Amino acid sequence: MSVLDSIIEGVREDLAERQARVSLDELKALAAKAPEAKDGVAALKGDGVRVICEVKRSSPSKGALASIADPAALARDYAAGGAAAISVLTEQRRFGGSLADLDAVRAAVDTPVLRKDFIVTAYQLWEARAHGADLALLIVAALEQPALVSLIERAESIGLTPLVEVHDEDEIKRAVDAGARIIGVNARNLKTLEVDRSTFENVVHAIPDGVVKVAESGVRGPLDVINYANLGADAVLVGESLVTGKDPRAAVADLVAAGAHPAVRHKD
Ligand SMILES: O=C(O)c1ccccc1NCC(=O)[C@H](O)[C@H](O)COP(=O)(O)O
Repeated sequence: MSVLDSIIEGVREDLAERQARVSLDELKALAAKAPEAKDGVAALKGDGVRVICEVKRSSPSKGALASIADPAALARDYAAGGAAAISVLTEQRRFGGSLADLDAVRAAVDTPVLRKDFIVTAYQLWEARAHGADLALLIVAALEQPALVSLIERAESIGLTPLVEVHDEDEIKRAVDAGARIIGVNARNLKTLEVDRSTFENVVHAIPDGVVKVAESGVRGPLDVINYANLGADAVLVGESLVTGKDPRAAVADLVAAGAHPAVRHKD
């Protein structure tokens, strides 16, 4: 079984538990009371490169990264540093996240919030909206095409902007066919967990103009942001280097400044 399959197996078990506790109707009622969702495309598109900052305690590839006792404080630091969006990993078993983290971050900042999880059912999209997320991650490799199409449609219909994650050109084609408006190229191979920063460069030509392009994983600092900018990225998604650094606010500000630097490619 691949790492991705085993993560999803655990996600489905945890999901069944939550579904037994909270009905879909209850989630829909909570979603109706949540603050109106912010436009994820508008948040990530513009001149220069936007920075999505992740609340990430641990990972299958690295184990424990940071305890993050106060995710709200971290989110405030990210926002103060200029984050365009904040990604909250809500998967519990491998990443140490939760919906409580999403609640805490949502309450702390006005910045758009991404629910980063292994979403395989519409129930999880309703959860994301009920807990105040504006965007939700959908991983092409985790979904058959009909499920991908239906989850993108459902996300959009309830106000969530889907960030559709891919690893190669075949997955880009599936994401585009399914109607993705934001495509994230993950440099981390979800089978081997190895990070290959050339992935974005190798596949970005297959993403049509007009689709927001996000480079995910392995961003170590401003130089990586400048490289991705020059390859056509609209945004980068950064976790580990921010949660393991000493000063997340300053680190985000450095990435944001690199993404806005006049030397980086400016879009028409
Ligand atoms: O981070 C992992 O080890 C991982 C393993 C399996 C599936 C997903 C995984 N990470 C999720 C992500 O995509 C990253 O958290 C995100 O892109 C930030 O990456 P990084 O800056 O390298 O922490």
